Amino acid sequence: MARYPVLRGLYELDKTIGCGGFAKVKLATHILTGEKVAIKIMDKRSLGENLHRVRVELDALQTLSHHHISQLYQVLETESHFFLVVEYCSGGELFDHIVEKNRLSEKEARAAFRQIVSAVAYLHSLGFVHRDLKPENVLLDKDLNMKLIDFGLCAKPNGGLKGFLYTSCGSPTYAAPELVLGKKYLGHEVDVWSMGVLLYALLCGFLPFDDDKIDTLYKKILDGKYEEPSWLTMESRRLIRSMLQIDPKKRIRVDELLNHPWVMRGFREPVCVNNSSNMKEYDIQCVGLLARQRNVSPEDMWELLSKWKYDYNTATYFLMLNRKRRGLPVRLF
Ligand SMILES: CN(C)C[C@H]1CC[C@H](N2C(=O)N(C)Cc3cnc4ccc(-c5cc(Cl)c(O)c(Cl)c5)nc4c32)CC1
Repeated sequence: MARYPVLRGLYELDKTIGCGGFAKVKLATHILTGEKVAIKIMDKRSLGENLHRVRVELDALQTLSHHHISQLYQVLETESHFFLVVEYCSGGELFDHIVEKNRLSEKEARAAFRQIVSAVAYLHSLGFVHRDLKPENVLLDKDLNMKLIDFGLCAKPNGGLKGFLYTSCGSPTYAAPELVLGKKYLGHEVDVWSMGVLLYALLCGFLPFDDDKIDTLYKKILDGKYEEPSWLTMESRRLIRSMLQIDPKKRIRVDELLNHPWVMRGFREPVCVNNSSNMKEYDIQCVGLLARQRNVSPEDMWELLSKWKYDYNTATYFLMLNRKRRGLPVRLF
């Protein structure tokens, strides 16, 4: 694995855990902490016009810090490659989780859906829209927490959430009618539609709109008609209908989802938006440990760290904080 000299001494590369589009994702170990990470490797030569998507994803990931979003630890760039070191999700894809269980109970679906709504609401609160929400882009960590990934298609419409978007993108199966029609659309409204498709998949185990032929699929989406299996409760049907509204103006908004009766059932609190995991705070133990490792004073270490350059120091600090929050001993090798 010495193919990437820039990683030598920092990460030990393991197997490839997935490929997609213009990226390869490899499992790796962060040497100083021994923690597992995922490294998304992109060959600049094969990026072509996707290069701007890498910038978009980088801009998003460097701003985002949330318990249900795969955390960015480090960015490395050589003349031929980009490397994004991100939080590893050992529980695999939500999609596979649904398939193996056939479908989730309303209780399980609610727990998963609340975490996804929390991540999307947080994303929107910072002016981002994901635009490619689908079960394949929701992974699980070892504690079966949801982790949103792949911000290559996300957008930060100028003029914030009022700003219209025009690029038709994302996977057709989860695409909202207005996106399919190629009309101008509001990003957060298409994210709500995709979350509706996701919730349907969680509760039913199959997709509301599906067809091998793309134009038949589009017709089904524009028609907005889908099957409501007998096991769906009336409340589930109502929520899904409010999300899969063809007219984006009639579609439920994310802030209405946060305390929707179906989302609240069995919970005392609405979905919290800013459960940002706030990794960028001072932790005396971690700063001290890293300072000793680097043979500098804690003050100088914090001076360095708080520039959040997403270099090896940032990665080490975030991973130490991660371990501490999981109640594990914080140590450096
Ligand atoms: C189908 N996609 C276009 C790519 C696919 C690549 C493998 C990946 N994966 C998997 O498919 N497992 C099954 C294992 C796995 C484990 N941990 C991961 C942690 C992070 C990511 C990740 C992937 C991408 Cl493309 C990102 O932009 C970010 Cl921010 C994060 N992918 C992971 C990942 C899922 C997506």
